[in-house]
Amino acid sequence: MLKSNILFIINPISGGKEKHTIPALIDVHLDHAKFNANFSFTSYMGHAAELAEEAANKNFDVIVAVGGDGTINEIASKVSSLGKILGIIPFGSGNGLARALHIPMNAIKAIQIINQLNVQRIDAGTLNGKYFFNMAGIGFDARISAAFAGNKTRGLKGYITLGLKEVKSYQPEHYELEIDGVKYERDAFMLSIANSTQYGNNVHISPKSLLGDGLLEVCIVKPVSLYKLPLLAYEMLNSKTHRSNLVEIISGRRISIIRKKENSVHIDGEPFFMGKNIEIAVVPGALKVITSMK
Ligand SMILES: Nc1ncnc2c1ncn2[C@@H]1O[C@H](COP(=O)(O)OP(=O)(O)OP(=O)(O)O)[C@@H](O)[C@H]1O
Repeated sequence: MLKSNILFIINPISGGKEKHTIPALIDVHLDHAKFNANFSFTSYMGHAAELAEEAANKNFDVIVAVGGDGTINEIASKVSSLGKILGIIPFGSGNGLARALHIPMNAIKAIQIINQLNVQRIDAGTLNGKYFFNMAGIGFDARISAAFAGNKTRGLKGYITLGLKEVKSYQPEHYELEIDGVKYERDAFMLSIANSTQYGNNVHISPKSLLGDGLLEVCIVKPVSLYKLPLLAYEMLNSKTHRSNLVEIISGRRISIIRKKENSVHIDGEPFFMGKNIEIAVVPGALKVITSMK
C-alpha cells in the first residue's frame, strides 16, 4: 500500500495546554504502515495557513490541525482550496468543529481516528470572502471573540469569565437581513451563522444544523434581559434553542446582513474588524475531513 504523507501542525498556545510531548505521543500511536509523519509548530497567528499551503503544494496528502477552531480554520481554508484532506487532534478552548464531527477530545483516541482515514466532505461558509467551517457571528459573540484574542486565560474558564464581564454592558443592535431573497428586520443580541450545531464546549446554538446539508442556519438571538440569560444558557447546553422563544433560526444559502456601524465579526472564533455590509454564502462539500466512523 502506498503511504500517505501527513503533516501535523501544532499550535503551542491553543487551549492553554502544553504540547511539547505531542510529536512523541503521535509517533507511538500513529499507524506507520499508512503514514509518513512530519511535525511543525506554529510561531504566530497566520503561520498555520502558511505551513499548510506549503505542505499542500508539496506532496502532503493529509494535514492535521493540533489546536482549536482558529488553527483548524487557517489550515482548512488552504487544504480545501488545494484539494487535500484535513485531520484534527482537538487541543483548543472550545473545539466546536471537532465535537460536531464526533472526534474524541482524548488525543490518543483522536490519533486512532486518523489511522482509520475515514474521509467525509463537509460544507464551508464564506463571510465577506473568508472561509468558516464551524461558526461565524456578529454582535455579542464577536465582542467576546475580540476580547478573548487578547485574553491571558484560555480554555472554558477564560470564555466564562469574559462572557460574564462583557454581558452587563452589551447593547443589542438593529440588523437588516436578506436570507435567500426574503427580507427581515430584527433587533438582536447576536447573529450566529451556524455550519455545525455548536460554538464549542457543547454549547449548542443550532441543534438541527448538519455539516453536509448545503445549508447554513442564521440564529438570531433576541435582546435578552440579564435574568433570562440562565434560561438561554440552559437551552444551549441542552440543545433546545430550536424550540426557544429567545432564538429564531432560519436556514439559507445566501445571507446579506446590514448593520448600523462597522464593528467586529468572528470567524470560527477569531475576530476581524469589518464594515456595515456582511455577505455570507455556503460552499457545499468544500472540505474533506477525517471523521470517526459513524
Ligand atoms: N505561536 C503562537 N503564538 C501566539 N498565537 C498563535 C501561535 N500560533 C498560532 N496562534 C494563534 O492562536 C490563536 C488561537 O488558536 P485556536 O483557535 O486554535 O485555539 P483556542 O482559541 O484556544 O481554541 P478554540 O478556537 O477551539 O476556542 C489563533 O488565532 C492562532 O492563529
